[in-house]
Amino acid sequence: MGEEHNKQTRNVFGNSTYNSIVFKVGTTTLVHDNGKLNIARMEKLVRVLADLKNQGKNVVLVTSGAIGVGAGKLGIKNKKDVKIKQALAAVGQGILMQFYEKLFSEYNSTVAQILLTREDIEKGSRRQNALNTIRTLFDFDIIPIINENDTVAVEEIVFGDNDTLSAVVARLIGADLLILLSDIDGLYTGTPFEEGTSKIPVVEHITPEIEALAGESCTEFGTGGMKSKILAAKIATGAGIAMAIIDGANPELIYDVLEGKNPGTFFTPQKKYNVIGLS
Ligand SMILES: Nc1ncnc2c1ncn2[C@@H]1O[C@H](COP(=O)(O)OP(=O)(O)O)[C@@H](O)[C@H]1O
Ligand SMILES: N[C@@H](CCC(=O)OP(=O)(O)O)C(=O)O
Repeated sequence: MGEEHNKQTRNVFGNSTYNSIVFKVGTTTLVHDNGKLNIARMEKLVRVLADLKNQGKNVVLVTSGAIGVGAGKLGIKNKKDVKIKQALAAVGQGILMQFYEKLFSEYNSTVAQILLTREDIEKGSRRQNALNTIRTLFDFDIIPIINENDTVAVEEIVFGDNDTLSAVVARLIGADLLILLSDIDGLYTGTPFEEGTSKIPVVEHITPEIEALAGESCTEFGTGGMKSKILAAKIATGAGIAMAIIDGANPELIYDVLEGKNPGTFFTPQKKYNVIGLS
C-alpha cells in the first residue's frame, strides 16, 4: 500500500513539486506534559521549515500551544472554563511567538504572527484582507505563523481546533500540501497501540467508515483528536490539496513526504467540491 502511494505520488506530482505548503503543529508536539515548551522539538521543526523556505517554497505554520504554554507559565490546572482558557491563550501566545521569533532568526528567517477567527476567513472583505496579507508576506519571503485568535473567538465564530483552521488556510491560499504534525504518526484502525490496531498508510476517499475510526484526543492539551484531522482532510482533499499526518516528534519526516515517501497517513487529493459553511 505504501509502495503504491509512492508510485502514485511520483506520477501525480512528478518530482514532488510541492511549492506552497501549510504545516500544522499540535500542542502535544510542542509542549511537555508539565506545560513547558519542548524546545528541542521546536528547534528541529524550525530548522526544517527555514530550510524549505530557503529552497524557495511558500511556507505557512499553523501552530497550537498558546493555551498549554499559558497554563504551564501560570501553573493553572483548570482549562475547562472558557474565560480562563482565553486568558491562558493571551499569556501563552506571546511566549510561543517569542520562541519562534528567536529560533527562526537563528536561520535568518523572518516570521509574522496572524491570529484568525472563523469570521475572518468566511466574510468577504476580511477573507480577502487575510489572503492579501499572506500573499504580501510571501512576496517578502516571510513565514506567516497562524493561530486561532482564542481570546476573542466566541462559540459562534470559533474553529475550536487548528486542524480545521489549517485546512481552511490551505484552501484560502491554494496550497499544494497540508502536513499535520501530531503526537500520533497517522490514522489508526482504532485506539492507537491497542492490540489489533494498525496504521492506515493511504486514504483515497474519506468514507463514513473512515470517519467512524476517528476518535477524540486522549491527551490533556490536545483539541479535536483524530476527528478534527479527518474533517481537515475532507476540507483539504476536497479542495484538491494533498494532506499527510506525520509524527511531530521527528520533523525531518517532512522531507520524506516531499520526496513522495509515506511516513504517516497520506490523504489523496480529490476533485474540488464545496464544503458547506466553510467556503
Ligand atoms: N483512529 C485514531 N487514530 C489515531 N489517533 C486517534 C484515533 N482516534 C483518536 N485518536 C487520538 O487523537 C490524538 C491526536 O489528536 P490530538 O490529541 O488533538 O493531537 P494534536 O495536539 O497533534 O492535534 C491521538 O494521540 C489519539 O489519542
Ligand atoms: N488555539 C489553541 C489550540 C487549539 C488546538 O487545535 O489544539 P491542538 O489539538 O493541540 O492542535 C492554542 O493555541 O492553545
